[in-house]
Amino acid sequence: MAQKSENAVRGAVRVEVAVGVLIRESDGALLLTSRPAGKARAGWWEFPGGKLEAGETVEQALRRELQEEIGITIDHCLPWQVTEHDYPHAQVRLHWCKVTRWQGELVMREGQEMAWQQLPLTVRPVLEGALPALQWLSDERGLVFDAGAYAATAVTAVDAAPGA
Ligand SMILES: Nc1nc2c([nH]c(=O)n2[C@H]2C[C@H](O)[C@@H](COP(=O)(O)OP(=O)(O)OP(=O)(O)O)O2)c(=O)[nH]1
Repeated sequence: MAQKSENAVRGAVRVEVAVGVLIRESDGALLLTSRPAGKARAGWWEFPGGKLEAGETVEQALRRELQEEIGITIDHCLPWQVTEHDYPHAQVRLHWCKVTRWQGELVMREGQEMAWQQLPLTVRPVLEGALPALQWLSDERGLVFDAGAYAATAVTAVDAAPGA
């Protein structure tokens, strides 16, 4: 509750975000992408997705974001979990969806990098807000999860970037 009132004082609005956990059918690999230049935490790794626009459902937003950012069209997403995370740049509510079927070839349209990854991931650092999903995926697969392995060694100035 303390956090809630502090946000209210600061006038912060929680940002609704649709996030897709793309799971490759052949081997269960997960798609991670790096955050493009110009966004807060540029270069950090995340699951693809983005903010809901007015009037959109989570599935609509995810379909639009994945078309815009990585060039694929999803058939369907399976709603999974909802989490919240507070960054210096934004307070987000993440609507997690699993996606196992899509059409089209992956094309990184915002200059991101992509990596199909098994657990534990080899890419890092990973956004703190994505760590719960890695925990659940590890639990599902009977693997040990170590959040500390994904941390940045230092906080960088991109935290202060606008428009996150
Ligand atoms: N896509 C994605 N966003 C995440 C994850 N974890 C996490 O904390 N976030 C946060 C980071 C950002 O504050 C927010 C997503 O906002 P964004 O700036 O990437 O959204 P967007 O693509 O719609 O950006 P824009 O149109 O405003 O440029 O959610 C994750 O795994 N994937």
